[in-house]
Amino acid sequence: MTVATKISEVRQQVKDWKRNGLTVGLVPTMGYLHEGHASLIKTSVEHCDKTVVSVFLNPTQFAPNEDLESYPRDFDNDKKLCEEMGADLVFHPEVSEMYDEDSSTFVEILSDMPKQLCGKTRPIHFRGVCTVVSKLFNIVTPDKAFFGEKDAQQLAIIRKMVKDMSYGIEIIGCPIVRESDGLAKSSRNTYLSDEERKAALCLSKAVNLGKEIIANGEKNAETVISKMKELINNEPLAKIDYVEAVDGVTMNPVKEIKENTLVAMAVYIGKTRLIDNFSVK
Ligand SMILES: Nc1ncnc2c1ncn2[C@@H]1O[C@H](COP(=O)(O)OP(=O)(O)OP(=O)(O)O)[C@@H](O)[C@H]1O
Ligand SMILES: CC(C)(CO)[C@@H](O)C(=O)[O-]
Ligand code: BAL
Repeated sequence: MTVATKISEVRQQVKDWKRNGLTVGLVPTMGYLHEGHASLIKTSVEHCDKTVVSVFLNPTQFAPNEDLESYPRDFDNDKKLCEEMGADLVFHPEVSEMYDEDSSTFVEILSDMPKQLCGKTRPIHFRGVCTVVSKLFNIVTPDKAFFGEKDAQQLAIIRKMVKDMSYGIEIIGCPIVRESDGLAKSSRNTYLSDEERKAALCLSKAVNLGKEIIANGEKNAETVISKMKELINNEPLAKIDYVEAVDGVTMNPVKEIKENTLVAMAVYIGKTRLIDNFSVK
């Protein structure tokens, strides 16, 4: 496995692979890798001849009040996990390699899509995500790219960007990987104290409750959401950012639960903001 820090190294490697007719998969990450990331890498290794993992803590998707500075980092462990999962290349650039000082071009979806759900409290977030993912697509030119369903709005936005911008890249969504007690794996779980870690279970419990109510035939989105909110509000350390039912493609709010409805939430546990969701099958 090779570690590249320069865009030119990645381009040269990918050129060599493509000359030999090999397909390339890309797994974009912000590092501090866990089993959620491992499942994306494994899926890429299964689908593609060569797998590139990018480890880049992208500053343009963080607002000044967010956790860019404190975001956990452990590149030695990231390298180890990538190697174990069978990745071929890890791209770990400096910020200055990805963004020139005078860099001023952004990729932004102008519909309401990035303004819904997480966009309400993170208004510049998806502009930063689209910009960096677009750059990674231009650098790696993958055949397929792999994203987790945990970040469901991000996945929908990337699909839309790929369609709108005619990127010939197949986007593959990978299921949420959870801890044995149900908590969705996330690099930000490391911020939680023991007490908060227990409290954080209210997210996956709300997911399970929502699924159960819908399986029992409830079609009214407001009814489902209010029961999920009630469960979360029973946890003293939890503060709801949002719990919403939206169309799984457009991210617009829906009143009636149907196939492909996404039920998504963001909840603060103490100072840590966690997300979780499920899609209606
Ligand atoms: N538990 C998980 N299951 C499946 N995919 C995941 C999981 N956690 C992260 N991913 C995916 O891994 C990719 C990189 O995510 P990222 O590096 O932000 O990790 P994270 O653990 O989600 O971090 P954060 O704590 O910032 O949310 C994204 O496509 C994300 O959806
Ligand atoms: C896709 C991504 C790597 C872009 O920085 C990030 O938003 C993430 O980790 O989900
Ligand atoms: N996984 C989403 C990246 C972020 O929260 O910035």
